[in-house]
Amino acid sequence: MAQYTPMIQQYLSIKAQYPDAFLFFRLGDFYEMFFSDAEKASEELEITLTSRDGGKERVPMCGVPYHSAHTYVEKLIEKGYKVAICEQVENPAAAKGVVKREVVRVITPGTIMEENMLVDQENNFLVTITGSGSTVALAAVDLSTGECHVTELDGSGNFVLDEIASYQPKEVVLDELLTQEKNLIHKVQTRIKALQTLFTYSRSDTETEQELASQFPDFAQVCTTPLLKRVLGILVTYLQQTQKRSLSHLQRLRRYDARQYMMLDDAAKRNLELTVTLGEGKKRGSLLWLLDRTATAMGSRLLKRWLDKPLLNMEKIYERQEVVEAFIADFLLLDDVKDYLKQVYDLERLAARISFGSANARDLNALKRSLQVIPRLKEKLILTSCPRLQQLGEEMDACPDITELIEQAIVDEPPVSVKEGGMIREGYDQKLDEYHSIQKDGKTWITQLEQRERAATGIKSLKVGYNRVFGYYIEITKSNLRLLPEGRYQRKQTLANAERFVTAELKEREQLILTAAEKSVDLEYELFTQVREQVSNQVNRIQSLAERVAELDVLHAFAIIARQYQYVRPALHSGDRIFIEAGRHPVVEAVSDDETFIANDAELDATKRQILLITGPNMAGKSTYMRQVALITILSQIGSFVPARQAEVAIVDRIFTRIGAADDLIGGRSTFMVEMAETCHALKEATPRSLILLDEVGRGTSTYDGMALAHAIVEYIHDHIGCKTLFSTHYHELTELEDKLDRLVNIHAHCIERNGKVVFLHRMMPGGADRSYGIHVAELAGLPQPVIERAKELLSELEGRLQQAASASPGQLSLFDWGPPQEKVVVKEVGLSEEEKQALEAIRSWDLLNKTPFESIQLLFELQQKLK
Ligand SMILES: Nc1ncnc2c1ncn2[C@@H]1O[C@H](COP(=O)(O)OP(=O)(O)OP(=O)(O)O)[C@@H](O)[C@H]1O
Repeated sequence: MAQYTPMIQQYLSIKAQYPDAFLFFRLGDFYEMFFSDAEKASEELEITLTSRDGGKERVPMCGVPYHSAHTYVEKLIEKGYKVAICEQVENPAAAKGVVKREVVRVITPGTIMEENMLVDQENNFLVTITGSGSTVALAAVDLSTGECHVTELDGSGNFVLDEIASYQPKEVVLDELLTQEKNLIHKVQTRIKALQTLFTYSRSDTETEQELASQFPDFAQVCTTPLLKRVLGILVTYLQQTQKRSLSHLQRLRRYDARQYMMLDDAAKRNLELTVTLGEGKKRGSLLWLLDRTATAMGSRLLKRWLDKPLLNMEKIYERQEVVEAFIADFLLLDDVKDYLKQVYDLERLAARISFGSANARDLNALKRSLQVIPRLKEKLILTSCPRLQQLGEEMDACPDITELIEQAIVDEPPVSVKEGGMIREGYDQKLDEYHSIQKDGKTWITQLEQRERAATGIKSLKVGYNRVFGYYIEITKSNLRLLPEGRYQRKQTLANAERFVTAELKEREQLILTAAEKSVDLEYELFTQVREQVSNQVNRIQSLAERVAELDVLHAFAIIARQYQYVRPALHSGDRIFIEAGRHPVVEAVSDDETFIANDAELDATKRQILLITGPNMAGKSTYMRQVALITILSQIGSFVPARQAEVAIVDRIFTRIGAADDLIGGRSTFMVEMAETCHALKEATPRSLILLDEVGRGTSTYDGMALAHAIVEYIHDHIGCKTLFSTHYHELTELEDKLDRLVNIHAHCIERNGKVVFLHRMMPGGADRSYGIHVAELAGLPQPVIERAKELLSELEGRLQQAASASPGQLSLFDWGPPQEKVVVKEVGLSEEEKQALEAIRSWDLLNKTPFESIQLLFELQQKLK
């Protein structure tokens, strides 16, 4: 039976090792793909699918040229695929007929290093997870910066998902052992939108420990549990298998203890628009966008991480505030530091490229220029009176040895390519200088030769030139050919108007010059890689300098914002009171052109003002107010100053939100389902030290369901959780709750009516709002007049009916006397379909006594969906 050709057999055996990657199989000047890879690639990359003779049969094939392969790889990576690059590793062994090939690197979305594939200054995290029972360990790495974190988390609830999501990973690697944790795997697969790989990890504990100890100096102190070791082992093994090159810049290992940070789940980050806006998902308009006045790339990345993880530790927050205050107090210091920071390049990415061996001479110069700034920056910081600034200054290592080495070795303006010479400074290496002088002398000799030949022949237009094919030549125009002496000139090339010649003397000199040029290029490359290697051995010093610069940069940015918008230093404490005097929403304030933002106070505590029930018409500023309280809390806990006249902030451990109508179109959940899921999450996970924002919960369903839900939720938070809560509602009837619940206080967004039109004052006042101005807002929004008129008619009709009902049966109107009917509900089972009977069974099996009202309604809703 016919077999595949040896080349196709080789392809198949390599492909079998990389089943989940596109195999780019190098054949001459092309990377070829075969079989299903070829079919899929031709679709994804819109390239022609052909076939080739594979021996046994014709096999589908498509290819991309070697020189433009990177653009195709980029496209595939962007779409979330992996690409295995398979190269020829030896010269063709003609006798055997098969060239040896092997995979030299697997490029995956989470492990890319190439500048052009990375999104600007953003982190490019790869996350690995493992776990057993209720504990899950997570390791995250950004290979382009060498940043590596590990953490161990409570596997119940959504903590793990929130933690994974907080990295916005490009790729997630799941330990195969986790397949037993079906629920978790399912959640990760449905919620985390990143390439996911199940990984089989087979190293023994001892092997893992040895491997990791040699990779990370702090390994033993950081990874103290078997799960942490395993998760890091998986990470490093996966990187080794994909990169197949040095991971020497991966030395910084941090352990995150989730309990040290405020927990902000996905919904809270999204609803508060911390890093992107709700509507368009853009950075512009988010809190990050406002705060990001950082001057360096690593500062910008760190700011994002700080926003993701506000602190709980007051001392650390205090330390950051001290720095911000020192900057605000000293305008000159603020300015000087800004000037220095602006001159510092992305040290983290430079360090990574240097140790990966992909840095060029320009990168080394960028490093040198950054390091040259550090001594002056250090001096400034050490001279301040702020202890943390002094410490940062003292800890900054300007790496003078590295600066000196690069200064001595690399010229000021080297070329991009490292293979064409022109990088190494004169005086750095004697041999190289010799080659250069031969080349230089050669050039002088050529000029002299030109003059000599002109004199000897009397041809003034005679010139000596050079091209790659013939080397040096003497060019003489056709009209002057008759003046040439016999024999000495050897013809080389004929042009339209001239002839080109060489002489024995010229050939001999050419040999000398070209050999020196070739040798000098090789030697330069060798010298350059030696310098790069030496710098690469010091990469951990560059990385720790980068960390300090990043911290300084973020705190400096906080000071810039605080000065620009007159923020104040909040007083943090471990009590339970949040008091904000004349607080503002940082982003809304910054984007309003006419400086008309109306400041509002906020006061919450555990004894009298635990829940603020906020009423008021649409557009009156309720959501803005709620968000501003949460944002001021977050700003306080990341160490920033806050937009207020004065602020006292109790440390908050978690923030939960339910704001706005965020339909989960992709996940296929309705507004109401999203609303319920987010509220449910808050009710389950909040502690007495949390802050909950609920904006018009119940809006997604019918009026009475919605109101009942809202009521039940407020009551539950009041009686069972006890955490500070801002609850906005358009059910004015809920204001009656103030009489029933001791720690609930009504406030309202004040509006006035002028000439039949509503005027929003955006001012929060005590007490409940007396009526909804919804119809007026609709009018403002441009609804047709007949619709508005009809709505007004209906409204007054409704109001009339309610009044009638109230007088007819006093005391029975309150909408809060809802609840389960006293008499048992008898369900007629006759005539029910099989499905309906099953549903009834399901309802009977629910343990409703141990569920929150909200969970019960969610169950009903799910059941209703199933029955549809
Ligand atoms: N304190 C304020 N000062 C100035 N403008 C404000 C203030 N608060 C809110 N606004 C502006 O008023 C508009 C409506 O605000 P917001 O969305 O908070 O109202 P809302 O009461 O929550 O409305 P809805 O019930 O329709 O969601 C926004 O465009 C916002 O920019």
